[in-house]
Amino acid sequence: MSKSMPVTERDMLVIKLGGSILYNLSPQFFESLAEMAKEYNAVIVHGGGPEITNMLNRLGIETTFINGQRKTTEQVFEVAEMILKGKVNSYLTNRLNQHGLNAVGLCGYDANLLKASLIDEESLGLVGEIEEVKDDFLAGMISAGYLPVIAPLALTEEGTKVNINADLAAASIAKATGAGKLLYVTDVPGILQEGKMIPEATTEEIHQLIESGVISGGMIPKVRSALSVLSPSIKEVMIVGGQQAIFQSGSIQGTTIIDKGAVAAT
Ligand SMILES: Nc1ncnc2c1ncn2[C@@H]1O[C@H](COP(=O)(O)OP(=O)(O)O)[C@@H](O)[C@H]1O
Ligand SMILES: CC(=O)N[C@@H](CCC(=O)OP(=O)(O)O)C(=O)O
Repeated sequence: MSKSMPVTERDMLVIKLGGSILYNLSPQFFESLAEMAKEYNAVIVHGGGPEITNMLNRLGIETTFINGQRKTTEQVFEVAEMILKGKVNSYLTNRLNQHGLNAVGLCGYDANLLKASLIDEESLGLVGEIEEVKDDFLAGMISAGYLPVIAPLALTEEGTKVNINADLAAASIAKATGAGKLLYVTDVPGILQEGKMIPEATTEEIHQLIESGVISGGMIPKVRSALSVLSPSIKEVMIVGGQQAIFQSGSIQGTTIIDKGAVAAT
């Protein structure tokens, strides 16, 4: 076990755990996360989309997606809140704490952490995009030794509760907290081409991989939000796998998406 680096000297890291992997995260993943938490100030944002769909199906409630966003009626919101805040967030917090991570479960309403605006109520219903993150609250929790674990639910200025796509929530939180890195943890070890993991891809290469159909389905919104967040401050977004150790010999394992322009500008 390596020694911890002082909190004030660590880089900020936002980790998004996808619904595809939440219930299949391996013990090696948690152990490597605990190692990584000694070198970075981490914040976790989680999804839970498949679990929400599952419960909606069980209840006989129709669910549709428009450009990767779930159309969220009041009835759908009720289920999304129950699954994200009630089930997934508490499951994950408990598992993280079993590995000594000092996790605290939160959603965007807690301490007014995430302020959002409705994207398009007519077509999407109660779906928001994040406008403001109370980053000083997160910084306070981290410096007190806690690992914030955030469900992607937020409040509008008027106090309406909204559902947020977790990939986009993680990107907004990474921007607001000045994170140097953003990790998307999913059910594949990285971006795959002909069955092999690509260790690094530039923004141009990502566009080509989408055009050629190598990147498809759920990977598209993930790499799109990766591209939208790359900047001189967030130089790396990584796609990593939750079935394995993601931190080995001091480096993070997976596909790194880099913006050559942003790196050169610093
Ligand atoms: N080139 C690719 N490399 C890896 N995964 C890909 C690729 N293209 C499409 N995918 C799909 O993307 C999925 C991950 O996205 P998604 O299921 O939305 O994850 P999450 O729930 O973790 O956000 C993978 O399981 C895989 O089926
Ligand atoms: C607006 C919207 O689409 N919200 C998502 C929130 C959960 C999520 O994003 O989960 P994954 O990361 O597992 O896909 C949803 O309702 O499914």
